[in-house]
Amino acid sequence: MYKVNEIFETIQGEASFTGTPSIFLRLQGCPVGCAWCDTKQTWETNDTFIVSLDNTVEKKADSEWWANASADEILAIFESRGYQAKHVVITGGEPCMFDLRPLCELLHSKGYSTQIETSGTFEILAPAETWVTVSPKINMRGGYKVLPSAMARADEIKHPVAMQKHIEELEALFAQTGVEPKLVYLQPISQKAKATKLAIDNCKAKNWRLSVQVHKYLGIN
Ligand SMILES: C[S@@+](CC[C@H](N)C(=O)[O-])C[C@H]1O[C@@H](n2cnc3c(N)ncnc32)[C@H](O)[C@@H]1O
Ligand SMILES: Nc1nc2[nH]cc(C(=O)O)c2c(=O)[nH]1
Ligand code: SF4
Ligand SMILES: [Mg+2]
Repeated sequence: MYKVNEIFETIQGEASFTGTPSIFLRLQGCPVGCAWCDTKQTWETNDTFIVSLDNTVEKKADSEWWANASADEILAIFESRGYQAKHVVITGGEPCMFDLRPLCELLHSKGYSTQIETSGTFEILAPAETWVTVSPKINMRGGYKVLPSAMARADEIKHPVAMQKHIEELEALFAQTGVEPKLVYLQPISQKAKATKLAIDNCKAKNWRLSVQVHKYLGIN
């Protein structure tokens, strides 16, 4: 069973798939503890907030409500809602706390492509065809470490930045893990002007890419 915080259809707003119509599946639970996390409502898995899966679909506002659901039940929601997107983004919370293989395999068999958004602090259990976005979390409150296996599996790296220190930490992680990824995105934390300038300057200096959270500029989910 998967713990589902929300399901919604939108446009992917971050990194390589920006602009792609996507079904988002946001899973519940994350112990990593990023101070600037924009989805803190997903951190806890408190039984008090359990609802039916239907109540997690196209939520009007962020909430701690979540539902237990099987892969089949999740697929059934995509079909009954008449979603047209064929790309599914599995995010959270920390989706790699779950074995994502049964879910991704089912979705692939139905013609969907899949993408995971992960902090890289849990083993990535997903099929080879799944696009993996690792947003490595370094020195966060929860004390979790980025796994070298996650860095090696990443199809792209997407690093939220607000200070030069964040870029130095990323480069130290590349050196430690021996992984020099081909696709590196810097993503300004919370659309702050200073963070955006920092990201642009470093993208130019290092020939990395910029990822702004397009959905936040558009005011959509
Ligand atoms: C909310 S996380 C969920 C998936 C997973 N736990 C992770 O961290 O990758 C989804 C993405 O949003 C990024 N993110 C979270 N809060 C942000 C913020 N305030 N500004 C920019 N990016 C943020 C994360 O780094 C990650 O790339
Ligand atoms: N439109 C849109 N794109 C996104 N890309 C990553 C997201 C996330 O929260 O993981 C996200 C999100 O919440 N909305
Ligand atoms: S790892 Fe992801 S979900 Fe967890 S606190 Fe950090 S940004 Fe938020
Ligand atoms: Mg988001």
